[in-house]
Amino acid sequence: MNAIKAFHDQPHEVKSKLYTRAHDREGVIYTSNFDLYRTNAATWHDSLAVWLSPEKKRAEEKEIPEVCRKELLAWDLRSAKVAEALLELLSEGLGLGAEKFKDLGFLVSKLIVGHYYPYCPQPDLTVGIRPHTDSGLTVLLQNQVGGLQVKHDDEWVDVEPIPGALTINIGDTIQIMSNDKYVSVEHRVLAKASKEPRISVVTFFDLETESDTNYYGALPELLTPDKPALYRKFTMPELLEGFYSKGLENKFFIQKIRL
Ligand SMILES: O=C(O)CCC(=O)C(=O)O
Ligand SMILES: [Fe+2]
Repeated sequence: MNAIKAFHDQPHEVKSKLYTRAHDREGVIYTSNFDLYRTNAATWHDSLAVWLSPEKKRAEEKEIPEVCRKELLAWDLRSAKVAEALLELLSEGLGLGAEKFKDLGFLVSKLIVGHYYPYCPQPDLTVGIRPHTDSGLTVLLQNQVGGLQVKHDDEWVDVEPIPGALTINIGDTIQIMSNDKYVSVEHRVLAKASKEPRISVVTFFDLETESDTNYYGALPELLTPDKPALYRKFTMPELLEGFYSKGLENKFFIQKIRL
């Protein structure tokens, strides 16, 4: 988190060289409000995003900003171990053996995002990040400032920062494949008038994102005449299309493909 903060603390001219809002995101990207012009309101954070997988999108080591290179690569290995263990447990939890989610490709895409939520003079007029659900499996680390909330029983609940603790988000694809056995978590980050910036380091593990012939859906092993599929099949480009056309929006995709 210190290394990510050090990146964001650099002068604008240094960071702006990496700035883009392009959709075909590869390598290293510095961005703010990737969905500006498509959502109703701008939100209050900047992000450094680094692709680590698949190989085609992976940032070359020398492209990763030096202020956080070593730390980011170390975090990649650590967070991937956590994700692998969790995917095994999630598979076993469905009675499908430990390898199922990994075999389906949940470790194929890997993106680390270092968010920076600066001091906000009027936090009641915006949010840090809009309510949304993630796509695959997310491993998240946050500093002490706070502001992350999850929706529980229709109420927003604070995810209190605990030093050294990781927050894990289940995303929409896991909800769909598990046919609602697992439920993706709606979350948001409030803007804060704290002088200290909020930092979070988020690793997104996901299915391949490019193929429009790979169809995913509720896993057949989980379906019975009493429990038919709750979702139609989908491709990842279809999921991402919604994400890029509408911006972050609550459970948008889940609702769209629900039968
Ligand atoms: O900064 C956070 O804690 C949450 C970030 C987030 O939800 C995301 O990047 O998808
Ligand atoms: Fe998220």
